[in-house]
Amino acid sequence: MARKFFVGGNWKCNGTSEEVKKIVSTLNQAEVPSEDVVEVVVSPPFVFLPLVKSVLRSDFHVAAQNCWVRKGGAFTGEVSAEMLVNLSIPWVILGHSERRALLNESNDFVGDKVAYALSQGLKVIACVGETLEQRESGSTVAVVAEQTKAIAEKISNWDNVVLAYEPVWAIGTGKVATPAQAQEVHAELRKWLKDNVSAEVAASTRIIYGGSVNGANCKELAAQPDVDGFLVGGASLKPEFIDIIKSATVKKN
Ligand SMILES: O=C(CO)COP(=O)(O)O
Repeated sequence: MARKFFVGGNWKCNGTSEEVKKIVSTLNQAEVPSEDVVEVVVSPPFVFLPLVKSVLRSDFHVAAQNCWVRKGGAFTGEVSAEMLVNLSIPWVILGHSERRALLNESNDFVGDKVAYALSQGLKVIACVGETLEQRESGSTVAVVAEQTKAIAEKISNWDNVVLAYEPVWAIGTGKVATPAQAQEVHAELRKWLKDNVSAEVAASTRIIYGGSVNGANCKELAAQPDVDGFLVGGASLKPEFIDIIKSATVKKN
């Protein structure tokens, strides 16, 4: 199965309703490759999800940035997978390194979240990635494999999963992974899926790169054979997000 290029915009904890409307208006006017070529998903903060969903062009989709690990109930401050489904929010980002690091989300907890979200019918962008210290000590592949394993152990169907490789040292730092660095880890992740899940899942699962992607560096990254798209932070709030979406056409050449 061909892997359709995927571009996600993670807006993180940014924006006012005015700014959100402006970003959406820019996206709505953009000429981008068709849905057959690229799948575009933007992820505003929870409170703006209904607004964005109601005004966003219909060929782009929305994602939440998190959801609760199990069925909703007495969990103050949380948003459940059921609520996202109820509002027809199709996607959720889980396991982002900011949540792993700042909110102590463990590999196990992320695995449980991914499994529960999928069980409710959500599609999941599951994030993995090593810190600078881990990279420098040579444990990058072991770290991302362990993070992926914690997810793989709890799910039986990868159809609705996009795996995002986001090296922590590249997030928000302007220090993008080189195309070779990204390709190397993406290939290792695909091999891990082949050896530990199945050849079919390895061939069909999209592995996207995140960490200081911008309009200038996206094409070279997109040209790597195992880079199936991007999860974009800072640049997804700017018009250059459109250039990143357009980098999908690199795969067609
Ligand atoms: O964390 C990211 C996307 O989830 C990447 O953030 P930046 O693109 O701002 O580095």
